[in-house]
Amino acid sequence: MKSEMNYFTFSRAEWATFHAHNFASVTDAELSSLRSLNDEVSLDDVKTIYSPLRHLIHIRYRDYLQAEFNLSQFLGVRQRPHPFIIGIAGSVAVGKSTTARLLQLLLSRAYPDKRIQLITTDGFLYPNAELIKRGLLDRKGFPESYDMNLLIHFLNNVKNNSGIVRAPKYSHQIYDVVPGESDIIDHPDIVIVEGINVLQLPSQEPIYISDYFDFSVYIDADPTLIEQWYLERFGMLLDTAFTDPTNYYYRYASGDREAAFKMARRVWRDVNLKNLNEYILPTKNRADVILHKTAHHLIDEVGLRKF
Ligand SMILES: Nc1ncnc2c1ncn2[C@@H]1O[C@H](COP(=O)(O)OP(=O)(O)O)[C@@H](O)[C@H]1O
Ligand SMILES: CC(C)(COP(=O)(O)O)[C@@H](O)C(=O)NCCC(=O)O
Repeated sequence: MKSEMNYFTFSRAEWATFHAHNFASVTDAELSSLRSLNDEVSLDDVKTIYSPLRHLIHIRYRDYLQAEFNLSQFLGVRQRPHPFIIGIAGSVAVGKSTTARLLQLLLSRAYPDKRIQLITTDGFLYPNAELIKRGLLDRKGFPESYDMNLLIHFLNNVKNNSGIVRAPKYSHQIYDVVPGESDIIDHPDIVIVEGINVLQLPSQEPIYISDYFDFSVYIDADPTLIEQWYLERFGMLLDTAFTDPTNYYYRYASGDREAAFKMARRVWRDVNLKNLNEYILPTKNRADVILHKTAHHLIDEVGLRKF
């Protein structure tokens, strides 16, 4: 274990020892059902990395519920606890949504009676038409491309347990917010929110979105690797776009593949890498846990914030 500033850093092998002895570990049956739902994550990672992470979240969640109970005793009121909100941050294409889906599944297994919901902040991007109007289409993903006011109000409604709350939806296939569609958040116990901006400080709003998070994870990797994952995902999006003219990638899929990849490399360099260096990476040291990935998405180190 290394101790640096406000973090402990553990090797993969050290972190693996933190699974709970009395906390249901992941069974083989669970692992095989995970595999069918999420081919990409190695089963070894589930045991070595995510099981201890689930244990840590369990401890934090238990403390959170106790603190909520203590406050309601102090106030002399009985209230339904506010949901526990987990934020997952990191670069475009680092694997946030994959990790978020896996965590949702693992937590659902750990707490079968709890409602665990997942949303992504992509839906809070301004629609392309609005980005064009504001001259921001080349800044998609940068802080000014999100409707932060809407995101803060959404988080506030979720945290205050104010009934059914709707989150706008984004689609990578149409490369835009989906008109008229939303995800429904309905009295959750735990909400996982993933997005490049979950740990960012606001430019104008009086409240930080990170104020709504009770636990946060930052996924970290060398930008050269993330570019490779971005291009691999781009390739997959091209492969599935061939037959669908409504797909944003259709014109790239039906044109010269090399030219399409040239364009994707340029977008990575001029948009997503820039965003990573200027706005996303500086938020890393606010996370409770930093998962550091190497080649093939293997997590080699875990950072744990000390205080
Ligand atoms: N643990 C993993 N193992 C293998 N591939 C992964 C893993 N996590 C993510 N990927 C792949 O990397 C790419 C980016 O992942 P994604 O979850 O879409 O990233 P993000 O949500 O951060 O943009 C996708 O093609 C995804 O399939
Ligand atoms: C919608 C996004 C900002 C969010 O990224 P995600 O974390 O979902 O990969 C990103 O995928 C994006 O579209 N960036 C703009 C540049 C581009 O890649 O086309």
